[in-house]
Amino acid sequence: MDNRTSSEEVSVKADPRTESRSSLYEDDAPQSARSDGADTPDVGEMDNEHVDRLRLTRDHIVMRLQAGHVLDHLLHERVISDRDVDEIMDPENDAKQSASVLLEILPRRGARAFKAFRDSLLLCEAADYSDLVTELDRVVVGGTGMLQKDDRIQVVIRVRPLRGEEKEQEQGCLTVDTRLMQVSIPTKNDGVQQFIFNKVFPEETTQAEIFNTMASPIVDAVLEGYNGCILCYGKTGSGKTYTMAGPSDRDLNEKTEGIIYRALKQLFLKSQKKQDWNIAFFVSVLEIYNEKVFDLTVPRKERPSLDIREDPSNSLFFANNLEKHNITNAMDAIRVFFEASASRRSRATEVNERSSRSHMVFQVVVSILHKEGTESGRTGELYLVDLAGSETAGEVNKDAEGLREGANINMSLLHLKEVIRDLSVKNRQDFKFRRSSLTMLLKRVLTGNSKTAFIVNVDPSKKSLRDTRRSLDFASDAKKVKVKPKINYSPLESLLIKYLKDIGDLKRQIKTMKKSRKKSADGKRLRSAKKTSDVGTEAEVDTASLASESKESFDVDKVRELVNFSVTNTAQDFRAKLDGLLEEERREIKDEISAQLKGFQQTVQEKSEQEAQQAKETVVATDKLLEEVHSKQQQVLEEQQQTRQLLSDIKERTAEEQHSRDDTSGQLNDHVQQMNMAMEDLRTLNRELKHEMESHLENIRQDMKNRDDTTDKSYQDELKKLQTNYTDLKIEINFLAQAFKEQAKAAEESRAQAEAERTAAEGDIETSQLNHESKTPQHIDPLSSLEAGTETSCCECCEVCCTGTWYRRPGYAWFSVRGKGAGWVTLLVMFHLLLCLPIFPIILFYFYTRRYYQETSRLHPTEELPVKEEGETMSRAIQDS
Ligand SMILES: Nc1ncnc2c1ncn2[C@@H]1O[C@H](COP(=O)(O)OP(=O)(O)OP(=O)(O)O)[C@@H](O)[C@H]1O
Repeated sequence: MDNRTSSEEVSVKADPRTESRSSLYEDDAPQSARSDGADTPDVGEMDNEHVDRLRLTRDHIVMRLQAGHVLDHLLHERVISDRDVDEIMDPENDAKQSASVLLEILPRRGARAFKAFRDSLLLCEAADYSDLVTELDRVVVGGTGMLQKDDRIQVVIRVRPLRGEEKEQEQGCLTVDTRLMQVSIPTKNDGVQQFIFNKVFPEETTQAEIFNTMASPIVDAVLEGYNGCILCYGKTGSGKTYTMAGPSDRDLNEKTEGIIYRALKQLFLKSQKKQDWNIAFFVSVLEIYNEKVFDLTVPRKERPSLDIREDPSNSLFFANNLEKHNITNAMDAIRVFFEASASRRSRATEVNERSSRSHMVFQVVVSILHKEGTESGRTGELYLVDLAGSETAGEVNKDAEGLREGANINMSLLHLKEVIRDLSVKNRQDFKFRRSSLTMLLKRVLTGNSKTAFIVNVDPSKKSLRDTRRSLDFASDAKKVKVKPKINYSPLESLLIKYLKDIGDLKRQIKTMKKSRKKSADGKRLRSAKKTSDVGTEAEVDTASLASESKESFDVDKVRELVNFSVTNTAQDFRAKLDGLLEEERREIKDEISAQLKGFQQTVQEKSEQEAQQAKETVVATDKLLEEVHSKQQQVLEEQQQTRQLLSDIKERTAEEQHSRDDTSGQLNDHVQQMNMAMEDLRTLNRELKHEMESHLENIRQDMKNRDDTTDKSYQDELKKLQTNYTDLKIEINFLAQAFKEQAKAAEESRAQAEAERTAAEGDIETSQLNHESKTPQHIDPLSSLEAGTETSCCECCEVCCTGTWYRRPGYAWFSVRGKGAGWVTLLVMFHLLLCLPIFPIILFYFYTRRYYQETSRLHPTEELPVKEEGETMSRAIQDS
């Protein structure tokens, strides 16, 4: 302030209390307060948002300033100096300006200044300024991040009052300093250990105070599009559920209800005030019991455990299939929570008659969209977490189930502690979050985008001292954990914001251009004005000289008037020109802006048209695809029909072929039978011949004794003839054998052909069957059913294929009874042929001896034999066979 007056003047003029103030505090004003604030706070600078918020309550401050107590108190607390008071109470400032100056000074003095200011307001009793105090409380303590340079998890301590029996048995072991936000506990060696937190709530703190101070700002932030989390941590029986939900049902009322009820009421109440926005609420409640996740809004009997999945886009975890209930009013939301918490797992323990045996997470998702679309849409998420309490094994639960629950609770809390410890020393190790369901689900509020606050509940009794120390250690770690809250804009909205920002930039550029043009225009005007004034001066000088030179001949005033007239005219011309120029420029800028807007609108329109076109194309493509699928289905059906027809044809054909094969086999059997009979005849003949030959031989032998062989020439000739005959006979027999062979071969070929046809028919059946299988998904593989030991006929048309494959091979079929045993018949024929073969030399021998005998009988007419007839009969018999 340039026109700042001295402190004495201000004291006199502005504030009648200066006297006492000067005498009391002038000399010992604090060093920090005396300085201009550059070296004052070791705390973070207050951001504009908070200052603005405070400015809104300026009227309250004005009122207090007028009451005159505030500055006194601030001076007394040494957060401002006399110089500051002078500045604030400057006589030229009205009350509002004074308040503004004070609000500029306070942020520079840090959090202590705000605390003092708050207290100063509390000291004044004249008016209701609870709103302002709450506002200051928020600035100083909760959720605003003002106390620290970076945003960190806000940690507050709530001390539970001693209960009836505890009061009788012992004294509390905790000391709480709410001013210094400090908790002290005794150490083993009679010392005292102190912990400082963002806020400390003593035993007598009400539920409303807790909510207003530290939960309400977070709930408000959620309505702005931030994520928020309030988590209760502490040993069993320390008051976590009481803080989060309230006491048991019978004691639950407006005064005692916990954070969840109040948060829901505030959310819906404040959402009604946001009339330009469409706000939707989605509520879900889950519990983590023995490391499994359950949806508490699902009836207990049908409640499955839910999987925890990882979102690959941000490596955060979520419970899959968790139901989100769309809620339109606070009562419905409260009902959902009430019912869910009633089905949460809890039981009476040694420490707590209603001890929660699971961690509970109550989640509200708030979707916020601007009705006009002029502001960006957002999504805020609020997590309200009531953890199960840590407990010492065996002390709290003695049964097996209780011990198991306790072990799981302790284990998950241990993992949470570990994660918090790592985060407090900026050593984030993502794999550690995976160690328990609790840390997985809390990852999003511990590491990232969330305004997170921990309420650490402690039990002041002496027997809980060890657990209290552990809880305070945990709280100390937690308050060092950094979070990065930011508004969650929806993607489309972000694009819009970008466009709006671009337009803003363009507008600014145009403004700058306009300014620079104006400057140059001003320069020109000045120059021309200077010229004009020069002209004027010259004219004046000329006029004066003229007047002095010829006072008598000129009317000086008239001349001056004339000159002035001309100067004014010139200036007016110039102004008119300038106005024209400005008007032109204004028009240009206007055109430019409207062109930009048009372009933007066009882009948006084009985009929406493009999207509509794409949607249309997608619909057309889908229709086409559906049609194709339909025609394909039709085709498959037709093919199935055809296959069925083919199969029935093949079956018919196979039956016919089988029939003809049966006929052929019958014929062959007859043939074989005939051959068998012929063989039998031959065998009989052979026997007879043998018999006869033996007797003839005996005769011959007798004859031979009586004659000289060597001289008998005719005998030699006869022998030769016999030999020739024998050769002929041999040829004849060979020919017959050949005929037999060919006949057998032909029979075999016909059998082979029949078999080949049958195999081909079977192949056809198989192929059809395969086709049929490929088109009929419910077809049963016959082989597999055979392997399984069952012969299931997959369908009526493929009986053959269903009987298996191995005995359908041609070799087997040739010999098998099913194949009518053609192979056996062939073998039998061959065997008989082989049997017959040795008979031929005997027959030859017979003929030879018969010839010989004939010859001999010719030589000795007394022994004539009917050789020829017998030989003829024999060859005829062979020929017949
Ligand atoms: N601030 C308080 N004022 C009055 N009573 C309280 C307060 N805090 C807790 N209590 C009472 O103490 C008892 C234990 O509280 P609560 O059930 O909330 O503990 P808890 O930490 O949730 O225990 P657990 O982990 O076993 O579930 C309850 O009877 C509750 O009403």
